Amino acid sequence: MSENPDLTNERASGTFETNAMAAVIYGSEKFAQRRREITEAISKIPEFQDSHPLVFMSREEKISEACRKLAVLSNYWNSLIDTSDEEEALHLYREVLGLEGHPLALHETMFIPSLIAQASDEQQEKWLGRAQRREIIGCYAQTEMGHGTNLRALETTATFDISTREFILNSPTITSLKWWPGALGKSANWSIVIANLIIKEHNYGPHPFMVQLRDEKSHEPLPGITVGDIGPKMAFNGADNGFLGFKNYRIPRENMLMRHSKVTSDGSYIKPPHAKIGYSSMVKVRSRMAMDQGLFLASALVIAVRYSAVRRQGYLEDKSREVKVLDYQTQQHRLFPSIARAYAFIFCGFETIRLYDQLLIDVQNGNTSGMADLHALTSGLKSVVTYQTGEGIEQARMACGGHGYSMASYISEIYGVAIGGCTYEGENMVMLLQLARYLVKSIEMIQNGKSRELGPMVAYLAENESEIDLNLGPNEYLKVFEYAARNQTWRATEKFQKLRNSGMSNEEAWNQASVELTRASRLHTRLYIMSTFINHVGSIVDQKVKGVLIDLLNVHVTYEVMDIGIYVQGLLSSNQMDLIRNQLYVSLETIRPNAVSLVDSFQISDMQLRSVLGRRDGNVYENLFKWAKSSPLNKTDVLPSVTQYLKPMMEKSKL
Ligand SMILES: CCCCCCCCCC/C=C\CCCCCC(=O)SCCNC(=O)CCNC(=O)[C@H](O)C(C)(C)COP(=O)(O)OP(=O)(O)OC[C@H]1O[C@@H](n2cnc3c(N)ncnc32)[C@H](O)[C@@H]1OP(=O)(O)O
Ligand SMILES: Cc1cc2nc3c(=O)[nH]c(=O)nc-3n(C[C@H](O)[C@H](O)[C@H](O)COP(=O)(O)OP(=O)(O)OC[C@H]3O[C@@H](n4cnc5c(N)ncnc54)[C@H](O)[C@@H]3O)c2cc1C
Repeated sequence: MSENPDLTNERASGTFETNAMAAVIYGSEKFAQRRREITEAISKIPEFQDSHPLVFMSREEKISEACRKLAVLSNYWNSLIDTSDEEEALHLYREVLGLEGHPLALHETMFIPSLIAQASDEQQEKWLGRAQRREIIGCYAQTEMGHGTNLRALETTATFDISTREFILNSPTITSLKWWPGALGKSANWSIVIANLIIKEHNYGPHPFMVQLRDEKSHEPLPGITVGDIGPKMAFNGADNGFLGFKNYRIPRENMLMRHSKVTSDGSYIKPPHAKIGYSSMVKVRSRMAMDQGLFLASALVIAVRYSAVRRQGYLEDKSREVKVLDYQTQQHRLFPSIARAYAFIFCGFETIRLYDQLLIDVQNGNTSGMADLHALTSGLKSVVTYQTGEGIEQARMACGGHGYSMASYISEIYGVAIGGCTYEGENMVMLLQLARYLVKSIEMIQNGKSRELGPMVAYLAENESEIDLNLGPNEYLKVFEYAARNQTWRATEKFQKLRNSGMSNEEAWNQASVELTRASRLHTRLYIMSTFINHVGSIVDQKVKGVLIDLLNVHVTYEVMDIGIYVQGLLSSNQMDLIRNQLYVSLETIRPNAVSLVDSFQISDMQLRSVLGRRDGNVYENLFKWAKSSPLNKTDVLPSVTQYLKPMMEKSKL
């Protein structure tokens, strides 16, 4: 069937090449090209197609479908991608497995990275190759039923038995059961388990251990292990998040991951070079989250923007033809700032992935000095991007009206998966407070006359306000944001200090200042996102692409400043606020002809989108009807439940 002419016209009005834009989004022409090649190759392999729409499947069917595809994938793996390229691998996973989770998701995202970062060379020799070849399937078991955030209160124990040189793992209480780890329930046969290291009754706190859970031949749980699935979730139902308990389960001493901390055979403990080095797998995932969330947001926007360009409802001036809903200013205001955020998140994502890779090298070389900075940055970023992504996806759903609420849009699934990120890898408020610790320390350095020692990301906290001339462009908006973040950080810190100086304990003063502190963290992070966006656009060579991204940046800076209006009242007059508001409306109009091309540029395939509304060809209505007819409820005209309950009820009522 040919493309919907409304979309053809939209594409014709674009002022740039979507391939050129994709090269900017994905960091290089080479990778953008590789993505297209992988997508093209996959589309030719029929076994990769869903056997029927995932949204009509039960959990058991979804998991089985994911396993089926993984088995097929293992036959093609080496021919489809450069297996040493993580981004290619991720693209392949996204295309084939989608976003609902699968048995290898945690194997790839946490199990292998933990082995790389935490296992000694000998341990890597033993397990890393096996994991990379997928001879074993691993997961990352840290969270317990009773504790996820406060890692110091985890209850699982690994007690060193000097006589046998083994660790004995135990789950002493119900609340100590590991609870949530992805792929733990039914798929993984090995796990990195985080347990308290106990030697001669001294608790050295949480450490990582490599633990076999199931027999490698029968896949039956090993004696001493209780393991299973935790049940259905809001989303991610293609994944078997699990529970795990230990009863006097023994593992060799060599199974404690000993790249950094060590236990010798006589039970001596060797400290790591940094107390939090064992948390690196979490930092790794957090450093990926801006990118992943940017892509979730992008997916919802591809659907909403394409659909808005084919959905006609109501009239503007021309009463002879209904208007595309994308032409309403309210629709543009609902969608375009989120397009800008999706671009900004992806740009930040590339930056934090690069920073993590560098940190990994530094730490392997004994330099841990960058850990605190990256922890602070990724803590704030994961919190802000997950929250704003959730907001943006929900707006995209509403922008699709009634059909947005149907699973045919697939937006609800994207939403459910994306907002999981507000919780996993550290609950958002908790992570904002981690960043706040860093910001408060920075203010204390300024107060102690050590401004020169501040890192580049917080140097603005020591600066004075300057005059703002909004006509000068994005960098002036950055100054507005700096003002807001600086003011809020100082205010929150001073509140905390005042409470503490009044005699309150440090903890209680912190608690009573914590809402204000989280606000400071959000503003600081949004400033970082904006400045990364500005720097990125500044470096683009293709002038057509650059021109459109400057337009998109204008949407971003004006929208973001309007959104934090309350924090800039002392800086901007009401006339200046009006000016910004009007600039935003003008920016929405400017970007309108490029809206479809901007979302096309994400190059997210129909196979991955799984959305009837977001189809690239825009043929929504006929496919919506086809999709509804394929609902299992429509297999028969009269359901057994009608025959069994409703008919007798109606007949009884007639009497
Ligand atoms: C390649 C192909 C891949 C294919 C896959 C594709 C599919 C992808 C789909 C994947 C989908 C989903 C994945 C889902 C994964 C989810 C996995 C998880 O959720 S794992 C569990 C995560 N859990 C957490 O994040 C727990 C959160 N809690 C914490 O991180 C910590 O407890 C805490 C930071 C809140 C506090 O730690 P605590 O030990 O109590 O700290 P203290 O108070 O003692 O000290 C604070 C001090 O330490 C510094 N700190 C803390 N963390 C770090 C760190 N990581 N690095 C450096 N420094 C750290 C902190 O800044 C403080 O410093 P001060 O100087 O004292 O201020
Ligand atoms: C989809 C998904 C996948 C997951 N995958 C894994 C996995 O593979 N492996 C794994 O180990 N775990 C996994 N988890 C668990 C996840 O990491 C934890 O749920 C998460 O870290 C939050 O911890 P919690 O559940 O203990 O929340 P809680 O800490 O109980 O949070 C409840 C509330 O208390 C607040 N709160 C808690 N502490 C503080 C504080 N100090 N200050 C202020 N407020 C506070 C929080 O902000 C929140 O509002 C997964 C979770 C989900 C949802």
